[in-house]
Amino acid sequence: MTSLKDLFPLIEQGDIEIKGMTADSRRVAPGYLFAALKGTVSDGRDYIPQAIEKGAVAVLSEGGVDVAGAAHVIADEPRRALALAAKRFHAAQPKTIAAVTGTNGKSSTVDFCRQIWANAGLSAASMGTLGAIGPKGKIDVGHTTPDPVTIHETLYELVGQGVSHCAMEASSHGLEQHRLDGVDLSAVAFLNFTQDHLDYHATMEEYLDAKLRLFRDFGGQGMPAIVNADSDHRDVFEKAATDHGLQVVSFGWRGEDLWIDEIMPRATGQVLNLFWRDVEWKPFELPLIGEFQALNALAAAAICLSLGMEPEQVVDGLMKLKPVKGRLELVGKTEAGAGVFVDYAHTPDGLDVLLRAVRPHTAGRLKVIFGCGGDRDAKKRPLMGEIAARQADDVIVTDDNPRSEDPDQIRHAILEAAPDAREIGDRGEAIRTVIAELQKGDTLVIAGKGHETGQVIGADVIPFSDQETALDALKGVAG
Ligand SMILES: CC(=O)N[C@H]1[C@@H](OP(=O)(O)OP(=O)(O)OC[C@H]2O[C@@H](n3ccc(=O)[nH]c3=O)[C@H](O)[C@@H]2O)O[C@H](CO)[C@@H](O)[C@@H]1O[C@H](C)C(=O)N[C@@H](C)C(=O)N[C@H](CCC(=O)O)C(=O)O
Ligand SMILES: Nc1ncnc2c1ncn2[C@@H]1O[C@H](COP(=O)(O)OP(=O)(O)OP(=O)(O)O)[C@@H](O)[C@H]1O
Ligand SMILES: N[C@H](CCC[C@H](N)C(=O)O)C(=O)O
Ligand SMILES: [Mg+2]
Repeated sequence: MTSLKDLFPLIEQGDIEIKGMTADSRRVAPGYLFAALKGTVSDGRDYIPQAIEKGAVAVLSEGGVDVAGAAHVIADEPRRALALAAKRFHAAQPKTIAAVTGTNGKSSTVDFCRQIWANAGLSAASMGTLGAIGPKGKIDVGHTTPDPVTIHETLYELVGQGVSHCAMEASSHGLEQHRLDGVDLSAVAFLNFTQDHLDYHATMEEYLDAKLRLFRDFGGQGMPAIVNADSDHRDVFEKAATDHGLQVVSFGWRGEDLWIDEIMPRATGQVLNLFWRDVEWKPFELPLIGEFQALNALAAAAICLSLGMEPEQVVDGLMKLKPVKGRLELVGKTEAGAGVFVDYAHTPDGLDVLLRAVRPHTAGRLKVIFGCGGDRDAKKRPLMGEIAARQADDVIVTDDNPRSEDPDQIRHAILEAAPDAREIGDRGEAIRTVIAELQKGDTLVIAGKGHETGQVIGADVIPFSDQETALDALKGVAG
């Protein structure tokens, strides 16, 4: 049995059994602790009566409210207190956990870590946008960095599956909202910092500050802090690491630990010539195209190496990496050989590196279909339009999860910066139209939805997959 006092050791009385916990009154069950948190839309304290009616026996809040009919724990930082309570409630975590932050490349990097560990015979998992993937398959977690109760429930379950190594994504929302505060980390990693999420963070400085929390607030003395040495923000992350006693491990073209001497692109991969701490590795082929994918693979390699894996095992894992769902995924080719890729680029930098990665593999015209999500950073829309217009030969602006916004307005914000682009709002129609037009040597990139299986319009989620739509269209073209 877990008592309230087990969860909050500093309280004086708390001999009440706690059967579960949640920050959502709608999910309260009898015997639960309800965390009443102030949010961006509403104030959880308004839902205390409903939570108690549904059987909550204890409430956690920042105070300022009367609670009748349940114990009341008041904390200065209730989100952090909830994370620590969730950790104590689901009291097991994989021994080795690495957390990865950055605007782009987190899902890919944590997936590559899992693959490298598993290839070396370790029981490994990854957690993030693609769910928690462990030895027994996928557990849905809802968010890139889920709420702390889900995090600890999931880590506990992974331990039950025998997982010893886990790599997880640390989103800026997750860091800011203390979702990760109960996780015992063995390594932290920073990939890159470019524009996104200005709907949530007031300024780029605040966005950066949220990401820096990973290097400021989680470290133990000497913990490896993996840094992309090619990022413009290398210095600020390295300073945060050294200020807090972490040991910087840098990678990339300018890396001081794992550095790239040369990358030689091939048709379906790239040959890497790397050094790890002054020792040159035999060149080997990474079976993925695009320099950004090589950098994510290097980040994963640096994480595994700094946690003690032998270079031979890391190279073996890199040589066998499988593509990550919806990340530069080659869905198929037309009869004439024009390739169709699905990718998750949904930021200006993501779209830029994506189009630059595909260009050398395109003898003809490079075509891109993309849109921007509603209720998300509106400032990135014209930036993405401008990048697409500059990097692609044919731009088709379509819808990508308009959510509560008017899809026409989202498209027009993109089109203002891409005046020659075509506008085809219906995403399925856009994909079918462009696939039917593909000529020998062309490449089509469908960006922004990656692994997603729905189009969010208003409050509805309409089943939709870029991959399935493209495959159907390719069949039509071939037939
Ligand atoms: C902006 C944001 O991050 N919001 C998250 C946050 O909500 P919030 O605290 O602001 O919630 P709120 O709606 O104001 O409500 C306040 C509190 O009242 C509670 N409530 C509300 C209604 C009710 O009837 N009863 C009740 O108890 C809510 O559960 C909440 O605890 O905490 C909630 C519970 O953990 C999350 O579900 C919610 O995610 C929303 C749905 C979301 O879309 N988040 C996205 C943007 C997000 O987190 N993305 C990041 C980054 C993605 C990336 O990698 O790019 C991620 O890590 O996934
Ligand atoms: N290292 C990188 N630098 C720039 N862009 C990248 C990099 N890695 C991936 N991308 C782009 O970002 C897209 C998303 O990649 P991934 O899902 O790995 O990132 P993420 O950080 O997990 O994204 P999210 O914030 O949605 O969780 C890719 O499909 C690609 O277009
Ligand atoms: N994790 C990102 C995913 C964006 C993907 C894109 N399809 C969209 O809906 O904007 C976000 O929530 O900002
Ligand atoms: Mg992700």
